[in-house]
Amino acid sequence: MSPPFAQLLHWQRGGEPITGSGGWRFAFTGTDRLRRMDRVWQALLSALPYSPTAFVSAAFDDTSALPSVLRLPALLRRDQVELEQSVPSELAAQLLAADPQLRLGEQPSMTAPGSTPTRAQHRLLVERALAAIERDRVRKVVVGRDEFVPADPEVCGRALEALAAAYPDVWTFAVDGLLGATPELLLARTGERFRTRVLAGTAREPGVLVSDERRVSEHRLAADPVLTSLGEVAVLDEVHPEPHLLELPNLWHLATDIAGRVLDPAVSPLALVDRLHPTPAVAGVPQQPAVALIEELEFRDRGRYAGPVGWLDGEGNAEICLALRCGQLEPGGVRLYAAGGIVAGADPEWEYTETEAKLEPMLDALRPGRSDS
Ligand SMILES: C=C(O[C@@H]1C=C(C(=O)O)C=C[C@H]1O)C(=O)O
Repeated sequence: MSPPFAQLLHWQRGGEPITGSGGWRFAFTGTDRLRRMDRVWQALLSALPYSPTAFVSAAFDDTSALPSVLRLPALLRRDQVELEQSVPSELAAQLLAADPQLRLGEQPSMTAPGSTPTRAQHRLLVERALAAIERDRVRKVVVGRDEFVPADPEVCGRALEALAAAYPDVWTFAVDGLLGATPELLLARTGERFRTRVLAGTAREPGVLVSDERRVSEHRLAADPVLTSLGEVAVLDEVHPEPHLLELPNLWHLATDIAGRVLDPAVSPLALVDRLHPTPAVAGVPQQPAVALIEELEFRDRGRYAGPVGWLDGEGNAEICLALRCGQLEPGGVRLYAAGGIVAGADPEWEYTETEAKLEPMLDALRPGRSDS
């Protein structure tokens, strides 16, 4: 029998997916959730007699009421090989004793409290973001909205297949009921080498992007802090000074690719993720005031939307993206999220249409044929 959709683990870019089911769920909340997750992961790596693969999905915000999860599936399928993974109960007990806040095994609570903004309310939210920029509180802030789509778990299963087929060049995922197809890579790590991609600047047409000074400078605002932060712990390959255009089936983005080698190989993938998150592409600049403004302006806890999502293995490899173009399974349906970066001069009406475009892949996958009606 297949596992309930909410527990399914799935990661795919083109080709064969990595999938998992059952097993252990370590749940974390709070400011140091990624560091504590890394401690648990390192403890598992040193104690387990095999090289495990785990899935991660972390909350966007330090204050999120919804948990971040590290999932070690009992049944893992990767590279067409099926593996059984287990955690001895004494080891699980030791991990729990070492971190009194750690929760084990609980199905995460799925419903983020808050209300869903209308088009007019979203417009107001963007205007308030612009007012905060005007007062120099932030230079850029990424604000968004949610939309609820009724759907049953069977529809979600088919949606996952539809996303993987329609978006083979991006990362299709399902981790503990968060499902989507994201184009934004936060960290791919193979040994000492890593890669990341910053996306910021969005349009339906490529021409609009390259010629728009505002969007290009918004992109630099997002890419520069990532370069600085990684430059402190890594030797970076040369980065092209101009962003390139990334074409998705329904949108174009400005993109900067960054690659390098960590100076200290002991710096773990989750430590790098913790260093980068939340990036200016999903939070803003400067980081802390932007996050505070998001908490103030948005209508709902983001939960794991715009948080890191991906997998890690015992060889030190990882592929972790930002959970965008996705939705959270809730009772009776899926709550979709989308946001956009606001800088001075942004047009509130366009910002709403940008969120509509970003919601499109999930809406199409959950309601096939919706555009024909
Ligand atoms: C926040 C989202 O997308 C991010 C914001 C972008 C922008 O502001 O142009 C572009 C890509 C992503 O980094 C989202 O898809 O919800």
